[in-house]
Amino acid sequence: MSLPPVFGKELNMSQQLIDNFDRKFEYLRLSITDVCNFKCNYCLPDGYQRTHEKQFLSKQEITNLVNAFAELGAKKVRITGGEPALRKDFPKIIEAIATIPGIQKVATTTNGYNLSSHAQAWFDAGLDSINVSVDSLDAKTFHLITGKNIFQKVMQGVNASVKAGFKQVKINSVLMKGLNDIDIDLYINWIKDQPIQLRFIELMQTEDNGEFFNKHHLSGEWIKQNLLENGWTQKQSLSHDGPAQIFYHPDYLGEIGLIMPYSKDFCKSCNRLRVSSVGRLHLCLFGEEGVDLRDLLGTSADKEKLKQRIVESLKSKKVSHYLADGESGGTPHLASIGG
Ligand SMILES: Nc1nc2c(ncn2[C@@H]2O[C@H](COP(=O)(O)OP(=O)(O)OP(=O)(O)O)[C@@H](O)[C@H]2O)c(=O)[nH]1
Ligand SMILES: C[S@@+](CC[C@H](N)C(=O)[O-])C[C@H]1O[C@@H](n2cnc3c(N)ncnc32)[C@H](O)[C@@H]1O
Ligand code: SF4
Ligand code: SF4
Repeated sequence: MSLPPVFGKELNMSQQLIDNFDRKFEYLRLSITDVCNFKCNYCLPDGYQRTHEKQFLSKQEITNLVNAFAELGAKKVRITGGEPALRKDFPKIIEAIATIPGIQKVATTTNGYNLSSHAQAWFDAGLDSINVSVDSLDAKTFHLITGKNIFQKVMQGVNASVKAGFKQVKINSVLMKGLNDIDIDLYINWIKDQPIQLRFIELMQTEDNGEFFNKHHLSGEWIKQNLLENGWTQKQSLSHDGPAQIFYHPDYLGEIGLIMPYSKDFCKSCNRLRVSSVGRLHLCLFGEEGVDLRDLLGTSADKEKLKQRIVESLKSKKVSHYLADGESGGTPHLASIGG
């Protein structure tokens, strides 16, 4: 006996991305490769190590995956890596995701190595916003942190992105004691007349960077106090915004974001899920091996099964990452899962 249509509809309505703690997941972070051409000292200090041959998700698999997420209520997709721009079919992937019904925002996070020559093409392909990692505004320190002597080129990429027409260009800087902490004033002065959102990210401990973390971790709390004392005001965030607390100031064209994963209640507003470049669903940046989705990505005929597996998996999402207790839970570095 087939179910009456109205029953079927109600069943679909109940398929939403909500976990046991009433958190809603409208933001998908999708890694399309774990390969990277930089050697950031907090992430891949020895560069990318190819351990075995990997087949990254194809454009068709990505389309099937994002379609299922969109039907479950996802509105925003951030394409990450490794370095996502290393994939030759990156513009095609942007285009495929941008045309999926329900997806309102396609974003990416990049190290900016080829941004100066590609920003316009990505914008034209349907990319809405772009986050560029610039860990120092001093060329020498940039080289020291990333292993790449291309600070000027990355900054040309940032300018090209503003020119290309992106509504939002954000800069990520992982704040590190004794490395780039002296750049803070330089950064803040820079956004006085630049329409850029500058985000200071607290260094996170992963499986591989324990010693580095102990030496360089710096809390963002004192920057927050400093901003509030100097006329900056905190903004309200939207349901599919990232984890940054955003501040604005009447005298500055740019904004400042603080990402403080060690702050109290950081995970309370968790609104994102991750899928790795080989198709594993990760419920958290830290602490689990992921659920394999790949067997259901080859054909759109498996969409309902795929949605069911995602919704079922979400039931086991934990309330927090327990990062403050030193739990880095098997994540070797953030390039492995896309940050
Ligand atoms: N602990 C933790 N860190 C996160 C999470 N989401 C993003 N980050 C970190 O925040 C930093 C910036 O991430 P981005 O890739 O720029 O993304 P985002 O901050 O979500 O970006 P917007 O969507 O533009 O706000 C990176 O270091 C990420 O690893 C999260 O869910 N948990
Ligand atoms: C993993 S990278 C991937 C995208 C791209 N390769 C890039 O660097 O922008 C995404 C973001 O995670 C940040 N990140 C990487 N490792 C981190 C760590 N241990 N703590 C905090 N942020 C980290 C990077 O600075 C970057 O802004
Ligand atoms: S932070 Fe990004 S650019 Fe730097 S090594 Fe990791 S993946 Fe590569
Ligand atoms: S650490 Fe895990 S639970 Fe916390 S905000 Fe990030 S993904 Fe969500």
